[in-house]
Amino acid sequence: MIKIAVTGYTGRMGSEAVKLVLNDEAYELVAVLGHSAKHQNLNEINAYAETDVPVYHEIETLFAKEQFDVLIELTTPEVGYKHTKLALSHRVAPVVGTTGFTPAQIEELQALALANETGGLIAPNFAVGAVLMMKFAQMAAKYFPDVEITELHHDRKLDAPSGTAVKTAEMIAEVRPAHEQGHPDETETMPGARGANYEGLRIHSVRLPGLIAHQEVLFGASGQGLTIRHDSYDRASFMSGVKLGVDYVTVHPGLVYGLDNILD
Ligand SMILES: NC(=O)C1=CN([C@@H]2O[C@H](COP(=O)(O)OP(=O)(O)OC[C@H]3O[C@@H](n4cnc5c(N)ncnc54)[C@H](OP(=O)(O)O)[C@@H]3O)[C@@H](O)[C@H]2O)C=CC1
Ligand SMILES: O=C(O)C1=N[C@H](C(=O)O)C[C@H](O)C1
Repeated sequence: MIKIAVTGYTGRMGSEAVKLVLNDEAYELVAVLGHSAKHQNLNEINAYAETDVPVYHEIETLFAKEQFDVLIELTTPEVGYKHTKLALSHRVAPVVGTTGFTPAQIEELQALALANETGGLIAPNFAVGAVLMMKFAQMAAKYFPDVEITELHHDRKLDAPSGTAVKTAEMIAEVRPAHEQGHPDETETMPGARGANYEGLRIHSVRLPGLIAHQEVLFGASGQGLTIRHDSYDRASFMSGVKLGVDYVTVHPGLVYGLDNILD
């Protein structure tokens, strides 16, 4: 039995993660962490779940009072970083979906995991299809070095570009020599028109109500183009990746960045 705590349990992702844990016989939901005091028990958000799992509002109290193996972290960049650090220092393996960590923060957390001989996963996207999109994009970039990313999300999202877009750009940069794209003399007559610049690769962020999580990686070459697209229509699409992560971190020490590293 893997003992699990979930942060951000009232959120769009956290509430799905709670359902995953409650419905898996190999898992025990030990506690959840909320933010505002607006929700006092799990039954309010999971009416079907007759459970008396304790709700904490302070992460320090959660670690002081409960023993568990895995922390599923789904909050906001700043808070998520603090929670992940605390988990590792308590030798609890974090499975982090929260996006917006800086490369320096990820490196620091990886060093902490090694020092504490603890497992962990930071996965900017838990959807297996999104991981395939990233891998296919990396394969294509070897032959099509001119590429732009358009990520499209719901308008409640806090970070831009998305963690998925950043990870895709990082994976592409492993095979694509850094270079600026577009006309050398191009100018933006409106700031931001050409998007964010990652080693010359441009990333465009769309935020609209009605969207969930979508990304297109567009490649262009003389006389041809290639588009690789992934769509999450429902947050259930992320849960098989969360499960893979939980099962992985409990038996593998070291903090892994990217679900691609643990898929066959
Ligand atoms: N890796 C992946 O596959 C995916 C990752 N994400 C990422 O997951 C994160 C959460 O996304 P989403 O569920 O849509 O966001 P929501 O806004 O729906 O949920 C955020 C949760 O964090 C809680 N929270 C906010 N501030 C604090 C705080 N100071 N202390 C403790 N808890 C806090 C909120 O509590 P309250 O309701 O009380 O304010 C809420 O439960 C984001 O970083 C997002 O980018 C999202 C989808 C997929
Ligand atoms: O905030 C979201 O919704 C999502 N966030 C992740 C990201 O930033 O890439 C994963 C997915 O795209 C949904």
